[in-house]
Order: sequence, then C-alpha cells, then structure tokens
Amino acid sequence: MGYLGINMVGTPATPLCKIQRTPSCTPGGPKVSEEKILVTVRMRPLNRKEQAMYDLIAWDCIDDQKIVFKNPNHERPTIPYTFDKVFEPACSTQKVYEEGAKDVALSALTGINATIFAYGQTGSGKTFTMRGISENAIKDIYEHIKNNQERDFVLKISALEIYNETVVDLLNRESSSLRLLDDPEKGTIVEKLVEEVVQDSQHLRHLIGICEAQRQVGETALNDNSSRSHQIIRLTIESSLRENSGRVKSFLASLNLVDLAGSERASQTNADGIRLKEGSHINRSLLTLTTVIRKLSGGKRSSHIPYRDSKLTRILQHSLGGNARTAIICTISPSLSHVEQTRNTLSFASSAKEVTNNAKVNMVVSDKRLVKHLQKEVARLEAELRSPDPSSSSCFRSLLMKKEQKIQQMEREMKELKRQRDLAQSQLELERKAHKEHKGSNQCGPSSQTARCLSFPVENETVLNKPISETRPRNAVGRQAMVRQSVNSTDPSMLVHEIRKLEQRQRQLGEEANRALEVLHNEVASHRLGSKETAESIMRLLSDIKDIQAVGSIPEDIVIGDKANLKEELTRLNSQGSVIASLERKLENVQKSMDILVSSFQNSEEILESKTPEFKTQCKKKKMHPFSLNNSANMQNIIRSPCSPLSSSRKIMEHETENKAPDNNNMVPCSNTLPQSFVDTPIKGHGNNNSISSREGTPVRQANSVDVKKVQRMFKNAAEENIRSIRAYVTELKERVAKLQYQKQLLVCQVRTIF
Ligand SMILES: Nc1ncnc2c1ncn2[C@@H]1O[C@H](COP(=O)(O)OP(=O)(O)OP(=O)(O)O)[C@@H](O)[C@H]1O
Repeated sequence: MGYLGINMVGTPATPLCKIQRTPSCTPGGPKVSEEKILVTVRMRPLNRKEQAMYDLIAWDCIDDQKIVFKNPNHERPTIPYTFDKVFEPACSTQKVYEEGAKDVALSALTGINATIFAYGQTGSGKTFTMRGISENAIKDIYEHIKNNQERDFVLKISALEIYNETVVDLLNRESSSLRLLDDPEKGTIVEKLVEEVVQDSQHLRHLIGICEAQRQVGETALNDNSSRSHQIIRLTIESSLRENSGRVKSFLASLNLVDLAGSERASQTNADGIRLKEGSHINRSLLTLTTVIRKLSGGKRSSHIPYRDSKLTRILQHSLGGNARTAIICTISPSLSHVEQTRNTLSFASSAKEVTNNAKVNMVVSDKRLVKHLQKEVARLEAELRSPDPSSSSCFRSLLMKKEQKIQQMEREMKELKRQRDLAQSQLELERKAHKEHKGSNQCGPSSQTARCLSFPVENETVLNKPISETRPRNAVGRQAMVRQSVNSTDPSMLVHEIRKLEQRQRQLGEEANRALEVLHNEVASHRLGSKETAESIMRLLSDIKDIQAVGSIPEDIVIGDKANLKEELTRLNSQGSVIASLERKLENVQKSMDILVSSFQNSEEILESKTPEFKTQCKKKKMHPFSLNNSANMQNIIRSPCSPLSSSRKIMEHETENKAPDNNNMVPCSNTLPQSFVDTPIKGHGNNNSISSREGTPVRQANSVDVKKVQRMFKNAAEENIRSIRAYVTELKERVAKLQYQKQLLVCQVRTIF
C-alpha cells in the first residue's frame, strides 16, 4: 500500500480566496445552495433470531415516505413518520442508494462536500446498508469519471474510526491516537491521517476492505458482529478542467461515508464490562450528534452548537449544517421488541430532516501557465541579481561616466563664462571711468601743447594736463581700480609693472627738466644775462636733477613674484618719498631762479638802454661774464625758433629775413623727444654759434643792416616769452612730480594691503 504524504485530512474546504461561489448542479440533481439534510428510513427484515422468537413486525411503510407504528391492539391510531424516503424491508440496497444517497454522494464529483450517514441501533443494518451505498457510489463515481474524460480526476482515500473517543487511522493501524486540529480554512482536520491516492475502483474497494478489516468489532446480544466504533471513510475527489485560456479550474470535495456505532442503550444490549464502557463512549458521541441535530433543526444557528463536545461531531461539523450535502439513512428493526429504539431512531431522523445545510462548490482556479511564466521570470531576475550581466553593467557604467564628464565640463564652462562676465563688467567699469576722465582732459589749458610733446601715454596725459585739485580724486579712483584689479588677480608682477611705469615717468620728467635747465642755461649765457649767483644756481639745479634721476633708477635685479623682493621694493619706494619731496623743493627753487633771471634780464635791458653809445662800445670790447648779452647769434636762434610758442616773433623774423640768400652750412636737425620750443633751439657748443636755422632748413644769413634798437627789442620780447615758457614748463614739472608722488603713495598703500 502506497501512501500519499499528506499528514492532515479534513473536509475539503479550499482557501476562501480561491473558491468560486457559484451554485453547482450535481449530476442528476438540481442546483444546490441551501438544502435540508436528506433523511430516509430503511427497515430491514426480521433477522433469524427475531423470527425464531416470533417477534412481531411493529412498523408499516404505508408509502415510500411514511412509516407508521402498527398498533397490534388497534387501540388508537398512530401518527406516521414522514421522511424523504422510507424503504421497506424488501427494498434493495440499490434502491436505497439510488433514492437516498446517490444524488448527495455524487455531489463530490462537482466540488460539493457530501456525507452519507447510517444511523440506527445495533444490528439494524447500518453496516449492511453503508457497504451497499459505498459500493454503488464507487461504481457511479468511476462511471462518472469514465463519462467525463475532459476532466482530470484524482481520488484519495482516508479512513478513521472513533473508538472510545479515540481517533484511529484505519489505513495505518500502527499509528496511535490521532489528534484533531482546527484549521481556519478547512475546519477540523485529523493530524497525521494517511490519505492515499486511489488508482481505480478496484483499488478503492480494496482499501475500503482494509478499513473494514481494521475496524473494531465485537459480539453483542443484538449483533454477533457488532461494530463498536464510528467509522468514517473519506473520499477526496479533485477534478480539473483545462480551458483554452490556459486557466485550470478544479473541483475539490470530499465524500464522507459514515457508519455509526449502534445507538442503543446499554441496558438493551445487556452490556457490561468492556461493552458497557464502549457504550458509554458511543453514546457520548451519539448524544452529542443528537443534540447538534436537534439544535440545528430548531433553527437555532445563532445559538451555540456543541460540535466540540465529541470527536464525531467535530469531524463531521461541515456535514451538519455546514458546507456539505448530507444524507442520513436511518436503519430500523421492524420487530416489536425494538420498538423503543426504533422510535428513538425515527425521532432522530425527524429532527435531522429539519437541519439545513449550505453546500457550496469548492473550486480552485489556478492559472498554471501564468504561474509558470511568473516563476520563470522571478527565477531569471533572481539569477540576474546574483550575477549581473557584465556587458550591461559596464555599458551603464561608461554611460554614467560620460554623463558625469559632460556635467563637469558644463560646470567648468559655466565657471569660465561667469569669470569672463565679471572681468568684462570690471573692464567696462574701468573704461567708463577712463572715458569720463578723458572727456575732462580734452578741455586742456594752454600747457596742453607742451604736455602732448612729452612721450607719456594718453592715460597719463589725462592726469598731467589737469590741475591737481581736479585730477587727484579721479586719478585716485582710476589708479585704485587698477591696483585693486592687480590685487584681485593676485599677480605681483602687475604691481611691479605699475611701480616701474611710475619710475619711468619720473625719470622722463627728470630728463625733461634737465634739458630745460640746460637750454635755460645756454639761453642765459648767450644773452649774458643774470649774475654769477644765478648761473651757479642753475648749475646746482642741473646737478640736483641728475642726482634725482640717479636715485630714481630701479634696480634691474628685482625678481617678479617674490614677496621678499616686493617688500624691498616697497621700502625703496617709501625712501624715495623724501627724494621726491626734495625734487619738488628744488623745482620751486628753479621757479624762483626763473623769476630772478627774468628780473635780471629786465634790469639788464634797462641798464643797457640807459647807457651811452660809448658805454655800449666798451661793453662790446670788454670781455663780460658768460651771461653777457652780446651773443646776438644765440638770441636770433631763440627768436627764430620755428617751434617756439612765440609764433609772432617767428613770423616777424621770417618777414624780416625773406628774400635773403640761403646758407647751407648751418643746418640743425630737429629732435622729437623735446618740446618744440627747445628742440628747435640749438644748444650752445653743439652747433655753430654764428649760424641761424629755420624749421624749413633754410639757412638765414646774419643781417648787419638791421636797426640795432629794433633788433634788441625783438631780442627782449623773444627772451621774455622764452623765459615765461620755461617757467610755465617748470611749473608743469612741479605739478607732474606732485602727481607722481601721489600715485606712488597710492600704489604703496595698495601693495601694503596685500601683505
Ligand atoms: N436490509 C437487510 N437485508 C438483509 N439483511 C440485513 C439487512 N440489514 C441488515 N441485515 C443483516 O443484519 C445483520 C446485522 O447487520 P449490521 O451488521 O449491518 O448491523 P449494524 O447496524 O451495523 O450493527 P452494529 O451497529 O452492531 O454494527 C447482518 O447480518 C446483516 O446481514
């Protein structure tokens, strides 16, 4: 015997979520949803013992549904019992099955639980009837399977007996008492009850035979072969149908074939000892069964139903007012001697027929194809998670890296664009300020012509051509902005560059001043003007300016970008502050010297004019101070200078000298690095003192026929204008030095903020 490894057997109750609550039509029967228990009564014939005792038949089956107690004495009429069917003693088991069990039994083939009871006193024919019912059911079940090839049927069988309130597995006799467990969906189940798959009808019959053989039997006064236990044979039938959609619908139901122990009282069986004990247990289960039936029949479903008072009622709970179709065949003895037991049986049957069950089709809907597909998909995903595809992961990784690189590049571009925007904004601001300053500088004064002759950048021209009071704030803002830009760029080279530019400008100023003083010296010397002290003063000025140039020179070994060198440079610049102040003072002295020269020149003229011709002649003969006025050729040079600011004097001379023959021997080239007033004036010792040059390069011969007084007046005017020009130039130099000093101080302050 092969057992299926199912440890628990209960009334089939598929999971609620899988049950399709559709009314079903049992084979040959109506649709079922709610119905009362089918109760029939079978009366056996008088057995041999009863016949031997001349026992009377006390019951009469007046029709197929009514049975009535025959009153032997005819004292009073009795009320017949009415049931679904009443089978007289001559009725065959086949007919009992057909009319009292078949419909219910075959419900299990369509997913409806079914239970067939045999209830009656001992020896009334319960076992006899149930054997016939089982046989017919097996035959019909397999006939149905044979006629329904489109469905797949699986039959399983389990069998137990309840003996003295102990559950015993009839298919595994070696097992001990089985426990009953409560399952939320299936109800009461029997733990470890063997359930075996049935191969065919013969196999089923064979197994049922084994169960019969295993059952507890004993001899009683009423039955030589009395069953002393309640036997439950359970057939579980599962039928499946494959639909075109791939879904599978399965019916799952059980058929309980129950052969109860005898319901007689112990006294009636003359029981004592073991039989008495058996009877008490038997009666306990039967008493509970009766109580349950009576309560269920009274319509008291809401009240407590004592299913749990006996193992029999616990196991058969679904069949008693639950999800099952139930048929009870009450077997009775016809003999008058057992009339009371028969009355009890009929009373029980009368109650049972009032019990209503609520049978449902137990259908399991499973989409095996879908389930298989999902299972495969899950398995594939799990495998992929465990060992991800290297190609796909590397592809994702490289894609991610590319994205990150692109993001970084965009961030860099954004940063650069922001930087360029900020730079453009600052440059625009500087340009705007420079433009404003440039506009202001276009309104330059009389000295602009001289300033433009200097080789300074336009920016400096702007500064230099403005009065200090006006240019300082603007210049400070522009310079600060430039230095701020240098600081912001953290480039020390820009600071050094700025310092060097200032130094260069200072040096250029010094050179200009030097040349101016040299010209002045020559001029004074050629005119024999001034005193000896004046000449010495000018010489000292020349020497001082040369010293300033020497001091202002920048060491060439400055390493740009070196902080230490920058600090040294800063110190040096600070020390030059006093030098510049000194220069400023000396330029003031130059100014004073100019004033003295002018006054001395005027005095000389006055003295000269007051002298007699004799004195003039003496003067010509006498060798005078180097600054004597008898160098008329140099006077002419100054007067005739084509670039001199004194254009009126030049025009006069041109007018006076036109139609004169040219002299090619006294040509002096013009220089572009000096103010025109000085460039076009030959420096003494650098050319022929007796020659006269013009801008056009046409030599002018000395005119001896010109009136001396007129010439002297012309010389006087020209000298006065030249000296005024020199004085204005020196004044400009003074202003420029002051501006440079201011710029340098500003730059020094800005450089200090870096450190
Ligand atoms: N309808 C019947 N026709 C002929 N014989 C029957 C009929 N019913 C029962 N018998 C016979 O009566 C005897 C007792 O029957 P059975 O064993 O089935 O009684 P029982 O109710 O099962 O008793 P117990 O409860 O003690 O097991 C048997 O020998 C059986 O053959």
